[in-house]
Amino acid sequence: MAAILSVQNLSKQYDGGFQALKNVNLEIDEGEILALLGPNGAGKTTLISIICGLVNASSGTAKVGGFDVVGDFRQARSLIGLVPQEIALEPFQTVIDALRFTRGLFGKRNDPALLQSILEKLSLWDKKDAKTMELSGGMKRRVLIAKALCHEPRVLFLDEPTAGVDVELRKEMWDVVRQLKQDGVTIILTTHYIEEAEAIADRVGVIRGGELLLVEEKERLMQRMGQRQLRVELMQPLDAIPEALSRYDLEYAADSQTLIYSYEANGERTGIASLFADLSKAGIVLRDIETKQSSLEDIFVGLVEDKA
Ligand SMILES: Nc1ncnc2c1ncn2[C@@H]1O[C@H](COP(=O)(O)OP(=O)(O)OP(=O)(O)O)[C@@H](O)[C@H]1O
Repeated sequence: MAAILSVQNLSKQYDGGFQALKNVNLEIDEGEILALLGPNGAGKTTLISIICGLVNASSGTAKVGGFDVVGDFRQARSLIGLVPQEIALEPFQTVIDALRFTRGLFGKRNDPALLQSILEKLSLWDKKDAKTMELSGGMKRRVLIAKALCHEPRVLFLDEPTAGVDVELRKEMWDVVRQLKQDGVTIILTTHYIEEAEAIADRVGVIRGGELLLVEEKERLMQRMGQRQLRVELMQPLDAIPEALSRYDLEYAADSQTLIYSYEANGERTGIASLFADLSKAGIVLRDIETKQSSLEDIFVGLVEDKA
């Protein structure tokens, strides 16, 4: 599949001297959903802002659909929809006027049928004549998405689309994003919510201190870095982990009388069988067992801490 977005050796030093991006390289295929994860101040918004032409890079290039975001700004920008972090709408403007106006800004002719289909997709058609100030927070966010789509972009940036949004609304937003992907839109979203990346992303990029630490398919990342945990609840509390079990590097959670054994999820030998045999030899009686796959959150926290 062809790359719709290509970022090469991109760096940004702000005027005060702060280095917000360090030599970022990134290729995004048409039709995929990439989630950019990173702590506050990691450089996510800076990266998006450079691609959208709102901030100048100090060095490096970014191309959208083959157009350079500086040299061919108009062509590149016309392929991009941007949903900003902050809700910024004209309070007295109606929803449909907001869309018509935005489409006009991109030099596109009014297209009532297209605007209707966008509003229908976002469940906003019945609100088309409402003033934006009359809408709920969730509806306002959907208007921002509608506005970003009304010049028919091929790449959509969503900067923290669900920040401060309740769980139900967040899931509704995920459905919208999935639907957009089905329509062929490439989506890059930034998020602090790891479960958001887990739920909807095809690939995950982790950014920290201006560096893109990795970009990888979500499934592969979880498989490659994922660990499983075996949690063994004991009948009797332990004073200490017996010497005979020292090779397993077990943790002991005294409050729940649980021994915790971590192993490679995709390793050939997990060591579980010999652990059970050695537990039995040591006279330790089990009450219950449970296994748990590490989540994207565990992986992310591990990655960000490793590089700290
Ligand atoms: N105009 C600016 N001038 C100087 N420094 C800036 C400017 N804009 C951003 N920064 C700094 O660059 C760093 C990266 O900011 P950026 O907004 O890109 O991070 P982010 O990953 O989007 O963070 P958040 O998750 O909090 O939105 C931060 O330390 C920020 O203070």
